[in-house]
Amino acid sequence: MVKETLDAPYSHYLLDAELSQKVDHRTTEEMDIDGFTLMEIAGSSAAKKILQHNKQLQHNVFLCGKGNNAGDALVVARYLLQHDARVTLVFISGTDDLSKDTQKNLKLLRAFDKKDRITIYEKWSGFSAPNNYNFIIDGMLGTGLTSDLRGDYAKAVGWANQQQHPVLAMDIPTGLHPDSGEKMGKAIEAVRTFSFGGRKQGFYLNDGPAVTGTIDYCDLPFPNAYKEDCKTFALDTDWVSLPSYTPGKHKYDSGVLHIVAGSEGLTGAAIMAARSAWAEGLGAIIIICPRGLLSVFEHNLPSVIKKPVGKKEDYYFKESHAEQVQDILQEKESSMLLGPGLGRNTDTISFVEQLLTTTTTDTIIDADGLWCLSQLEEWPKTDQANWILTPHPGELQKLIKDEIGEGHQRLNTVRKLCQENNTTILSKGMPGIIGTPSRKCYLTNYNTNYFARAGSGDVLAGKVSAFSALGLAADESCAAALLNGQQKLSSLQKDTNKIPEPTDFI
Ligand SMILES: NC(=O)C1=CN([C@@H]2O[C@H](COP(=O)(O)OP(=O)(O)OC[C@H]3O[C@@H](n4cnc5c(N)ncnc54)[C@H](O)[C@@H]3O)[C@@H](O)[C@H]2O)[C@@H](O)CC1
Ligand SMILES: Nc1ncnc2c1ncn2[C@@H]1O[C@H](COP(=O)(O)OP(=O)(O)O)[C@@H](O)[C@H]1O
Ligand SMILES: [K+]
Repeated sequence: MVKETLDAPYSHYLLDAELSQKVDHRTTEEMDIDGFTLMEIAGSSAAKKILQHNKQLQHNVFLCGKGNNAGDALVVARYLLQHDARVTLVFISGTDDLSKDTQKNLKLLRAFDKKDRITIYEKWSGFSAPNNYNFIIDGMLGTGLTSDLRGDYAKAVGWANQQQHPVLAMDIPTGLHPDSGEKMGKAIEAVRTFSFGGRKQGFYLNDGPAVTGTIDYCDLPFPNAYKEDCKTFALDTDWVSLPSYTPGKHKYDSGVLHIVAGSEGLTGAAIMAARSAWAEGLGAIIIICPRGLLSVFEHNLPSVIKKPVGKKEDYYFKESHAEQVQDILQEKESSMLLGPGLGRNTDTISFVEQLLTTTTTDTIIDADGLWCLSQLEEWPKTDQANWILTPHPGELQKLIKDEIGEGHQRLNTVRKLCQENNTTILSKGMPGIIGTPSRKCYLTNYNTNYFARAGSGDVLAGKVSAFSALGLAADESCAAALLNGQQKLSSLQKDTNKIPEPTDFI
């Protein structure tokens, strides 16, 4: 069994529509906390947060559907009304067919209004926006979305997205699919989303990051146990602890990494990866390379130990080198990074197959190592070796020998592949996805496109390998490596306008 150590707090569990509804249903049925109470808690906590940031609210426009999402918006409206703000409500499907709790909240809102501060539109046509207002509150659709937006819903979303006024979404931007993060025809572009009782998976996938804005998690009294079926989590520096440097007694007891890499003209990747790993304070890095490339590594990596294999005239790995490499690996307890710049010679594919068939060392496979793996009928993994694969979308596609879509489809592919092969996968892209053998997946929540420059994959592979060599479990090594980059990116963005370069992430 591959040891997994990541343990996300419940606030970072990502719910899909089914789990959201199940948790809600169980809470009302088994805990006897009724839907009206949940709505009050959801709406009041959103209202409190809105009021905290905006003392001078004069007038707000509430776009409401007919389900419970509209009820949340009406609770917010009541609290803002109590703070003397005017309220304009637009019911896209009228008010005849509102859900029970939403109907009750409309009645309550009217009863609270002693100064005629509410204007109500019973349909979209005829709505005319007030002259001055602060926010548009989106309470049209939440997790009950079942089809593409059409008619007046689509019109209202189109209107809201064209306004200068910021849109605050209740639970999820209307039109965003809670599971896939795809726009169902159209979606509200929110600056802020108040997420009730659980962040939604769709915030992190496909169009999600572009339309969700800042996510504001609002707790609801859902028993944590009801969320246990969740298998998808948001990665965040607020709960993943990044390893800090502690010096060892001896170079060989403070993390040893073997890097099996290089072929003629392709030595740069291994150099980047080695520098990246070295920066994390490893005791020793040992590059194993074809002997013909020794001088390149001697020249570029003075702190790294080199162990060349084969003959002077070997410029790429051959099957016959596998045994020698295996012997070197067995000298020290270590992790191995296999792949940077290996090239794609047929003989190198056989070398990779032979080496993986025999090794029990924890192995990170990147770049050409993944390409070689994709050429094999079966993955030659020994039971003892933990693998971490770090494919970009193209490499992932090669590995599964099939098309992968972005976002949600990639998430499902990674989950399945990890379980079937008892492997950890760091799938690069937007979002970055870590998949584990137990089917758990972790999604990044920052703009990974800043890393889309040649070389940052090598830096990332170096970090994953370094943390593995330092003794972190596979899932934690991947998380620490991704977030290490995120932290460097945010301090760079704070300090300068410099366009980030892969070397900045070392
Ligand atoms: N899950 C929970 O425990 C809680 C949920 N609350 C809120 O309730 C929401 C879910 O409420 P509902 O299940 O009533 O669902 P919604 O409020 O999302 O709306 C469902 C209604 O919209 C209609 N609809 C679906 N797709 C449509 C489309 N494309 N165009 C037009 N109409 C469409 C449905 O026929 C149904 O009548 C959550 O997102 C959240 O905002 C909160 O009140 C607090 C507690
Ligand atoms: N710290 C990071 N956080 C999130 N994603 C990252 C990070 N570092 C690298 N990446 C991902 O790795 C990709 C680059 O890897 P890759 O395409 O293999 O590049 P190369 O092999 O040229 O170095 C980026 O587009 C990004 O998706
Ligand atoms: K909404």
